[in-house]
Amino acid sequence: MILSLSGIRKSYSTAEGIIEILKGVDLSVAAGESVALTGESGSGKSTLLHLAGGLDQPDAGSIFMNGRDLGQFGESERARYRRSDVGLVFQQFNLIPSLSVATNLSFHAKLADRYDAAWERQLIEGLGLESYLGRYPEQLSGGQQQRVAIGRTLAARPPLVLADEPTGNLDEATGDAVLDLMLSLARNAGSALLLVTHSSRLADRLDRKVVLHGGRISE
Ligand SMILES: Nc1ncnc2c1ncn2[C@@H]1O[C@H](COP(=O)(O)OP(=O)(O)OP(=O)(O)O)[C@@H](O)[C@H]1O
Repeated sequence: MILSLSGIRKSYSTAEGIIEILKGVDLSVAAGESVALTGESGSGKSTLLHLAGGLDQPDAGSIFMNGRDLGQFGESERARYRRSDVGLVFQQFNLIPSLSVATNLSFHAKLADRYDAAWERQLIEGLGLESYLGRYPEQLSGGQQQRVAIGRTLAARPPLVLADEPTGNLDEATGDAVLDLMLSLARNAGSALLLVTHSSRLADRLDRKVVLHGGRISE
């Protein structure tokens, strides 16, 4: 298994007191496998993705990535993990404003030493970004920025892609193209994909669908 979560618990303290969101989540994803994570709003899907991405830590339970225990990582290992093992496609695009679309696209791939010009070209075409390469992020619409952010993550061919509603701002055809590219990465580079979606149409295209309900995962 490339990603194994077991017994994950996570609570938040709010004005109303402590709320327990994850109550013992077990979930494993194999290399090359694509898994749809579904569940009602507020069930904790984004929380789970943040934990798997090393952006936050669980109150209890363990997260293993490629046999390594994230709980044992120090700050620099955690930063390296976020930079090269995992690709995050979240709602905040985090494009670098001072860099052109073309430079943003290749940035992570070069940083991770996994730049592949042919794959980048395929992403640019698949995401319809040919005419925007010389622009800067602020000169793009929300959906265009989202496509660049997706391209940048996939260009780096991370072993694990974590995507939170990656097609949220996109029209259906573009959303389908995004999923095609993610599935092609899974097939060709063996990347694992854990994707949060409310769309059963998208979920049906993945290998497996799991539901987060009552703080636990059911198949
Ligand atoms: N930092 C935080 N502090 C307090 N509560 C939080 C925090 N982050 C999330 N929550 C709460 O935890 C719960 C789970 O949130 P999360 O964003 O993980 O849900 P989700 O399943 O991704 O929802 P959606 O489908 O609406 O995006 C929600 O009730 C939310 O209000």
